[in-house]
Amino acid sequence: MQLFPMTAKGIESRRRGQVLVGPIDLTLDGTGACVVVGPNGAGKTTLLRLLHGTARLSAGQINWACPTDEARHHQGFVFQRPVMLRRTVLQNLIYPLRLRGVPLAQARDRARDWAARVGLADMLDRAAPVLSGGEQQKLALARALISEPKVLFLDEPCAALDGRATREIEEILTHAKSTGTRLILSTHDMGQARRLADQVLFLLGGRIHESGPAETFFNRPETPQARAFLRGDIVE
Ligand SMILES: Nc1ncnc2c1ncn2[C@@H]1O[C@H](COP(=O)(O)OP(=O)(O)OP(=O)(O)O)[C@@H](O)[C@H]1O
Repeated sequence: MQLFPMTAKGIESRRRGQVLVGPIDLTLDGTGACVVVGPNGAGKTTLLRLLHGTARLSAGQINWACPTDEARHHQGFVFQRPVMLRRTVLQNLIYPLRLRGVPLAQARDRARDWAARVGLADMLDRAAPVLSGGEQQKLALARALISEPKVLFLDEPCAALDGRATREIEEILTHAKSTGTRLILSTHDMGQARRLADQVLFLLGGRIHESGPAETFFNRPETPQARAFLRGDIVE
């Protein structure tokens, strides 16, 4: 199943007649990590939700290379604050596989394998809500990746985590990227953006202000606003 290229044309999100995001035109191919950056309120979360299909388009259209329902089936989303089932780590990992009809024994094996990959092998029987923030986020990532999505959206996945947990999450993401999962991720952490990004979308006021290869954006930003943002100045 081929999801990419994905093309967004004139997409907008409006509330009470006010444009929050857009109009945005965007084409994404199928490899690497696209990192969405920009100041608070620039529209990062809203853009991710529009692309993922969990926020309603007020205008425009999004076309995947396959029927939209099929594309949705191959997508995952990881939130800033993980949403856990109030069950064990193992049950949290088994759940998405069972929803997809994977037989229980096979689902258990894959769940154990993924728990080990993210360093939660010793916590399989622990209740997910009592895990630390970093452990919960690793579980959320494993739960998203266990279904082998072709594209994974992540909204500030490390915002509440310390350096070590962030590094562990980034290692998992780098590995997912290398095995062909397309990442579309928002972050406030410019260090993280530099470490992970292949492409950058710089949002300002709900629009794409600058976009392109990460190397170009970080080393030769084109606009004064992007230069100011990278310096850490306040940009509105
Ligand atoms: N449900 C909503 N109702 C009204 N306005 C909203 C709603 N959701 C978002 N907005 C507004 O849309 C704009 C974009 O918000 P969004 O959360 O997408 O930005 P962001 O770049 O993710 O911000 P942050 O970095 O602070 O998380 C903001 O001005 C926000 O106040």
